Amino acid sequence: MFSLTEFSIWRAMLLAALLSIFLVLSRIFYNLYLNPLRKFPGPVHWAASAIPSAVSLCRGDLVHDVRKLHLKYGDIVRVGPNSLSFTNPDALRDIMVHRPGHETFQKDGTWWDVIPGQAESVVSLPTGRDHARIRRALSAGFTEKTLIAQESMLRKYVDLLVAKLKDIVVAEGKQDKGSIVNIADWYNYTTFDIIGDLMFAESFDCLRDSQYHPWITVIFENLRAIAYLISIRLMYRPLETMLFTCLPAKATQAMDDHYSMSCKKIHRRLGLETSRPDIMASVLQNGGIRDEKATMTGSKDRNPGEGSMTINEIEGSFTTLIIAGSETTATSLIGSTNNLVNNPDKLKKLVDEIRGTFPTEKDITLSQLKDLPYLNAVISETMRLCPPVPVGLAHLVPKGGDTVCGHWLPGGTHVSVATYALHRDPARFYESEKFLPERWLASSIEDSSSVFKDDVRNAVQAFGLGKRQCLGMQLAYAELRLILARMAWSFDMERAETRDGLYPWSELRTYQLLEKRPFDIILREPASC
Ligand code: HEM
Repeated sequence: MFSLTEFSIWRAMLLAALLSIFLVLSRIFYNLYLNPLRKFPGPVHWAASAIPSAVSLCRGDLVHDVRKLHLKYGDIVRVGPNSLSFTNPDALRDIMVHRPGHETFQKDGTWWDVIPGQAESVVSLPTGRDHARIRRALSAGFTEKTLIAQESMLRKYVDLLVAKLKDIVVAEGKQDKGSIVNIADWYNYTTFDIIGDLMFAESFDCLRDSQYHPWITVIFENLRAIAYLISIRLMYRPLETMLFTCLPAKATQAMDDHYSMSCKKIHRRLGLETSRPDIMASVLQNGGIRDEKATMTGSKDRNPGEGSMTINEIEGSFTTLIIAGSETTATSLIGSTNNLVNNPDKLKKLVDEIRGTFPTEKDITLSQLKDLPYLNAVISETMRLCPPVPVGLAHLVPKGGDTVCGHWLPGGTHVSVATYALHRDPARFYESEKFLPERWLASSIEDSSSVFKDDVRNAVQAFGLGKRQCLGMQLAYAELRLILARMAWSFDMERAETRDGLYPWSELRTYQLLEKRPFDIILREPASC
């Protein structure tokens, strides 16, 4: 027999369950039939709730799913109750570049807000005075002049990469057959070592030890963990703090470990007396470290120490930059090598250009690489087909509403340009799935009868645009040019017929960034070396 109290509890629980079901159903009804975004095309279940996009992100499929939706529904797709995805290049300017008379579209906190327990960074801060101050503090680390000063450091790591790979090729003694090398690892070692040196004055020594630093494994876990966090935010932001504690322990541990290891290195670097031209030096010379309270107390007090950063901001920004500055460049290197070994005619053109320009390896300099047409075309085509940040960079329509591609949208609408889908859009690029560096050559651009005449090249913006454009773009280009040129000069490369010799880009999992897997290629020393 139920007592009266038990009966009341059951009744209250039943009522709560019915109420929840009613609220969820009425939300779905609103999303489908009353929401101002209802006129935009897209799958019904994606419009009804954020769960499909959150699940797709957790599975690492979001980029590919959104592309399929654009191919089916066109340039604008409703990918969530309050979210639109665009593949019209005009949306790039409307969303990411400041339009006179319009308010700034802020980055969408669902994707970019700081991870609980960590500090704000150059990537997470909203566009405004604090963000501009931090950008200024960091920017001296990325100027043309600094890059020239950093060239010898970059060369040191690329020399080591080439030497290590040559050791493998020679040690295996299979000059005819060549040696099979997992080049994905080697590219990752190189870009992590470089970023370690540039940020902390200490390499991770991956190249030296021919293996990943344990921290890097943590970083890979961290990427997936961030995707889970974003999924929670996509579904129901108010539950973020509560659900964050329910994430698998491995995931939250990865975030904590990455942050605390990074902070330790930051403080070690801050304690060094050195005149090296690295990113920390840029911060220290641009006003030094700012009193924590200067940012914490209201906007009136924010001017003192203009151009400097607080310790918290340094910790937040440098922690983010380890990933932003290494994973991305490694992805581009894998993408270009993958495309080259699968298109031997293009690889030959690159090799001919590099070996024809530089009599010896030592002659290869950044200033000359900048002007090599085919090398730069290979890099541009890689940025198009394999953008290292393939997800749409989500922003919010400002309060009061605004237009995107001529459509008026209510304030708070989540809007993004689907980078991967736009870059491969058959309506915007000739043979959009094919690796054709020729589309970037001056001869194709100037020739009005070229098959590439209708290509919308300025739709390729792998580094973003406007006030948030990638700060490390020139550094990334320098690394890419130097590493690709040295690989083409030093080795004959070929596709490996192994399981990991295939690297189907359209099947790779993507969270905010691409999840890498092993990638085998065959390396041989060229006959003339
Ligand atoms: C191929 C390599 C790279 C690609 C494709 C890339 C791409 C991007 C993209 C798409 C953004 C976001 C832009 C936005 O929010 O609108 C970004 C931001 C950023 N990247 Fe890169 N990146 C690369 C390499 C690097 C490197 C090597 C560094 C530095 C070591 C770096 C530092 C940054 C910073 C500091 C930001 C934040 C800018 C801001 O919000 O003001 N990136 N990058």
